[in-house]
Amino acid sequence: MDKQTANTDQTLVLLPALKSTPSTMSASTSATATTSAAASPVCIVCIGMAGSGKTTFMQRLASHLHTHPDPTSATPASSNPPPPPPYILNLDPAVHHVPFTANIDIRDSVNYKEVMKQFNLGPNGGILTSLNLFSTKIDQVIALLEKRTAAPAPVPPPEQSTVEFMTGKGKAAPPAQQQPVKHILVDTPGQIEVFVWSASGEILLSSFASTFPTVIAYVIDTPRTTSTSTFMSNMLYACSILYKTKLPMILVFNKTDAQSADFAKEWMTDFEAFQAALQAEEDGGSFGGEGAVGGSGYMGSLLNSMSLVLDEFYKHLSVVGVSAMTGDGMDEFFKSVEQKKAEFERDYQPELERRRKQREVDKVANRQKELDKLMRDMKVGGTSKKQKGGPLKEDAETVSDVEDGEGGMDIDEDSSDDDGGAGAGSGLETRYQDALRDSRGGEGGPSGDDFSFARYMHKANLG
Ligand SMILES: Nc1nc2c(ncn2[C@@H]2O[C@H](COP(=O)(O)OP(=O)(O)OP(=O)(O)O)[C@@H](O)[C@H]2O)c(=O)[nH]1
Repeated sequence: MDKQTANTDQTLVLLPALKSTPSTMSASTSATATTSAAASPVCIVCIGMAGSGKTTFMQRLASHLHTHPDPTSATPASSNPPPPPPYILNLDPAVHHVPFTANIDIRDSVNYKEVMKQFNLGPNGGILTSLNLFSTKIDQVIALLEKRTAAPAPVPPPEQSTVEFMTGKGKAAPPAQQQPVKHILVDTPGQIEVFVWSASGEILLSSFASTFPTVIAYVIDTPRTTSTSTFMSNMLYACSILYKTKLPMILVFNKTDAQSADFAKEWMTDFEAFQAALQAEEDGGSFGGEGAVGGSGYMGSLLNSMSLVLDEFYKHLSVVGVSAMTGDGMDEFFKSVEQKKAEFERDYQPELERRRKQREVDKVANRQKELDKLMRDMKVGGTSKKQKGGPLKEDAETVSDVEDGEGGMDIDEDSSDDDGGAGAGSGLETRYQDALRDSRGGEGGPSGDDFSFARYMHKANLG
């Protein structure tokens, strides 16, 4: 077995936090598409190389959202009503200290050190396996998120007691309602490839994206990206993440307090500026030894061509310069988030919706297949009459099971005899299918999940 993907005995390493949570996935994920696009919150997933400042940036995002009712405005909250707090997820199992309070922390569910010990893994394998284990609980996480992002049900005013009525005092104030979350912030491990290229990373990201508009914030260490070659490496990395995740992306040039991001913005919009910088570096021998004019040759021309190729890629990105340390550029970042959210709803949502509908169609087709199978088993859907000594005993047992459940249904062997096998069979099948259709549309019908033959027979007035 591949050591890195070992995820067998989960109970050994999963801590109780998520184990005790009831499994509510099937209901929650099916509700996914019903989330109103306009009122939907946005999920911001922070991805970046180790040390780029993701965690500090997350902390800054959280504090900005706590103090700004409109995060796209630089004006802080006047305190009443307070802005809805963000919901924070930490998906880095190896981080020692998280400087913010995470609502869901992978470390509460998976013991990274224990994973490494039990599966005899190194640090990256440990992170990967921890993510694998955590991804098995994503249904519960999404259910929690859906609960926290849903608009609260209206609370009826409390009834006045007789004493309160007589004395005219003591009417309890209605309980303060929790505001629905508008921003979900996700911190990821600095080992980008472990998150972006692993199956679990894909599961986690697609679960978020199929539930909420999801945006990638690719955090870049600006002071370490000032040379054309490191800049290009970073852009290619961002490009690969964009294609892998297929989600809208914001390039966040962090640490602008130490190095302005203007050079990067210029390189991305003005090809000639990048060429000039490249030429200057080549002339300085950056690519081919001390003072070597023209450098080693291929590096310069490769970078040159790459910048032309990436021109198209740059057009699809939002670029912002921020300082997670000072809070500079946060309003600009949230404006970009709103733009990317709109882009998600316009370009990505229809595709997700199409896939959801396809799943629904497949589900109905499967159900129909099951129904046909059932009818064949009962010999009511086919053209053949019951054969003595055939599978009748088996059929009878099936019917008897149904009867047990529904308090005595008389499966109409008589009518089958009266009407002729095929006619009776198709009649029964039609009624059965009608009932199935009714129940899908009707309020009182059983859900698709608790599909039960007995109920439908009962609904079709066969009992
Ligand atoms: N000057 C400056 N330093 C920053 C800024 N943001 C983060 N840092 C510093 O960069 C270093 C790394 O920051 P982290 O937030 O831990 O980076 P990270 O990407 O989460 O790192 P990993 O957890 O290893 O993936 C720390 O020393 C931070 O203080 C910033 O805006 N300006």
